[in-house]
Amino acid sequence: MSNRIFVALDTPDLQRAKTMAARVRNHVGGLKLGLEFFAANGAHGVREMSHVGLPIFLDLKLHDIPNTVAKAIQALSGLAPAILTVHASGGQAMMEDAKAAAPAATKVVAVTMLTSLDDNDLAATGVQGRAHDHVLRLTELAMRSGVDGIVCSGEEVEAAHRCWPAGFFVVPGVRPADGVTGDQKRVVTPRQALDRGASVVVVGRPITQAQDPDAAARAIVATL
Ligand SMILES: O=c1ccn([C@@H]2O[C@H](COP(=O)(O)O)[C@@H](O)[C@H]2O)c(=O)[nH]1
Repeated sequence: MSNRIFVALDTPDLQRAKTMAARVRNHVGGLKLGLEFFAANGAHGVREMSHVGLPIFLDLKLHDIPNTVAKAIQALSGLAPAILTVHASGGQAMMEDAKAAAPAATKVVAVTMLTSLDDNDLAATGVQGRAHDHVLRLTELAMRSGVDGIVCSGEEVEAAHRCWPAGFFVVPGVRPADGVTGDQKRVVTPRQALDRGASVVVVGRPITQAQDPDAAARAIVATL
């Protein structure tokens, strides 16, 4: 994949997602569809977006008992997403069953610790220690379970890549140098994420909320 930016089309509005995809399709390498889009448009919406002709990243962050996650992935398999997410904190058995249930061409990647959380948020959930260490623990668990890679922030991707050289690393929570961070707490620039070992970076609002989304996407590509 020459362009390693996936644009996050976080909207419930299928027509808006199609229009945005058409505007930026020449400046990004794939489309990320998440919970907001899927809750509103379901499998039909994903099929519609696949007509754009770019790889689809289905970011549903599945997290349940192994049997339920595996059955959900089987139900989604007709959509043949290029990338599908589960939560690493669902445990090794859940990740093993998720990978076994997914089509061979789908990369199953495990979310370690959401980029909207920091050390304090982690402590509030009862987990002692730094986000960095928590991400690395979950990276090792994901590697042992046989999934294809992980989702982490640009602050951990270099260390995660060192511990799993063959892994596939998705980095969201990226912002251009002058970008608004909003609810994201562990943030780097797209360039930093790729330099540190990201396989793909996810960019949502810096493109989709820009006055001129194609110019915003082009400007990000120019920094890479
Ligand atoms: O840890 C995570 C996992 C997933 N995401 C998703 O990425 C995009 C980021 O959108 P921005 O507008 O660029 O902040 C969004 O769809 C999240 O659900 C994440 O941010 N962090």
